[in-house]
Amino acid sequence: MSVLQAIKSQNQARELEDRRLQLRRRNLLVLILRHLCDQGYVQALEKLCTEANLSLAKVDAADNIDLLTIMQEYEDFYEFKFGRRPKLVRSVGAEEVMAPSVKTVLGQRNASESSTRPPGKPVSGAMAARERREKAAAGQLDRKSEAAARRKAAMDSVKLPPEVGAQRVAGVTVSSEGRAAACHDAMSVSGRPLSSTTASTAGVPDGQDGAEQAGLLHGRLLKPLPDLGSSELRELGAAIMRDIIQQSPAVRWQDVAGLQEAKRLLQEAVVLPLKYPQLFTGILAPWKGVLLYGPPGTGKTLLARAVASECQTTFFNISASTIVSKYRGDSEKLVRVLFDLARYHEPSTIFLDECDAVMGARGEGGEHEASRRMKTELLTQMDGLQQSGARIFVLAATNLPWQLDAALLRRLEKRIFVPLPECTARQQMLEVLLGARCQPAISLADLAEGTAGFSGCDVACLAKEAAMRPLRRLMAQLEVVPPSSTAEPSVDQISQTDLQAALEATKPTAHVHKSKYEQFTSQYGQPGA
Ligand SMILES: Nc1ncnc2c1ncn2[C@@H]1O[C@H](COP(=O)(O)OP(=O)(O)OP(=O)(O)O)[C@@H](O)[C@H]1O
Repeated sequence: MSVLQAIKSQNQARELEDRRLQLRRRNLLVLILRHLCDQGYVQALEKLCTEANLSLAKVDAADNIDLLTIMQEYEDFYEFKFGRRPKLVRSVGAEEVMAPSVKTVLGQRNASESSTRPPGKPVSGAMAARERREKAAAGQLDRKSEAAARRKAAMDSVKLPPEVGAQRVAGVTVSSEGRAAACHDAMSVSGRPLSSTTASTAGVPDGQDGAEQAGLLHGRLLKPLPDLGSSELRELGAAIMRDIIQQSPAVRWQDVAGLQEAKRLLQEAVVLPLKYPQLFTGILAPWKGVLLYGPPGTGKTLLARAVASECQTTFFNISASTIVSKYRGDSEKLVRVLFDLARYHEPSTIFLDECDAVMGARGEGGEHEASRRMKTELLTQMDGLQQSGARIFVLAATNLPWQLDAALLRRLEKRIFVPLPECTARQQMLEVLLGARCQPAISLADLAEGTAGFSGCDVACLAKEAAMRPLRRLMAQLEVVPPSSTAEPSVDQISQTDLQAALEATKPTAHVHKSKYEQFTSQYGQPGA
């Protein structure tokens, strides 16, 4: 073969390879569009259509193909070949997030291009890919920058022309208009199948990456906002979606000092029925509503956060202000949408913090009609939970349980008193907060004994005050030290005098209403110490 012919056939091979690459990228985008549509991510779908200049009305995935099937087949193939499930995603450090890496790659590429490419000539995705392959072959790119460059190339490919044709291309075919439109219809709250994978149902791959993968699955993969009917309800739904805790709050049971009985009861009421549903049937059907009550700052919210971390349910963190202030006239609708969304995202936990603010006794003090309607709606919705098998659990918290509407109390079947911490719990908190900062000879047991009547929050304030004192001394020193001094500033350890002074400066805040709590507990409650 002549030299010219060789060059020509090399060129043709390269062009063919570039065309295949472009097609593969386009097909991938179409499969992503189809996936977004099937899963109901309407906003993302619209944005990607615009950005990639593609439309499912013109080109769609072939009937027998979708991303989930491809993933599954790849996993099966990988397992068959290598004897273990593939690792598909990894956690990403803060410094590695998408935006900066894209910027960096852009910067690097622009710099390298400017030396080899005529000014003003745009780079094609294929050229960039070729350059990358060449560099990678020459060992110039390490694994990370290659991954970052791949992400950048993916961004480049978004600009590809649609190249819509009537012919079938691998996995992608021209669609009927109806299929794209159908996805919108499929999204009613009641009608939509619960198809998206949730953190709690996704399997964790075996092998040494299992722990990392489990960590990645910790955040909950939320389904998109369903079609709630009107734009007004959609707005309310969007407001509630903002109150869903998506990342696990990472509070473990052992982070809550003391309160063994409260923890046991909550595990029994919420965590175990979700883990072992087959055991909690009939007379053992799980509680639908639990009330945590007790003095302020004793760890009720902390317990709720531990439940959220432990259960992996969709956790609606609803405070009184969410329901009342923003939507005064709409609170009743908001409550309905809240329970609709909880059903849609089940298993769900609805945490109503400061529930006395929204569920005080009805008809007292010239109550507004809208507030009455909202309370009635909440009660109706909770009744619905008792009757349905929906895996929705209402966790309410209050400092003033005696002010709650009697009908709500009845629906919150389990009422757990969260008392002031005992001496051992106070000591445990002090050890965690101050242990490493105190002089070695100091006994925190003595300090714990001196804090009788403190709530957990008071103990935290005391610890902060004690820790501040050495810092204040250091600040005072820094003010007088001349700038030329080479002495290394350091914070002293906390002394007994610091602890004593902090104790004197911190007053307990939670000792009020002691007799009322006792009375309420003897009438309705269950001690949770
Ligand atoms: N049992 C506990 N163990 C560890 N920390 C606690 C405990 N109780 C309270 N705290 C500390 O006090 C802070 C406030 O607690 P939390 O918000 O849970 O109290 P609360 O009972 O919900 O108060 P309120 O009724 O006023 O809303 C917590 O962030 C934590 O630092």
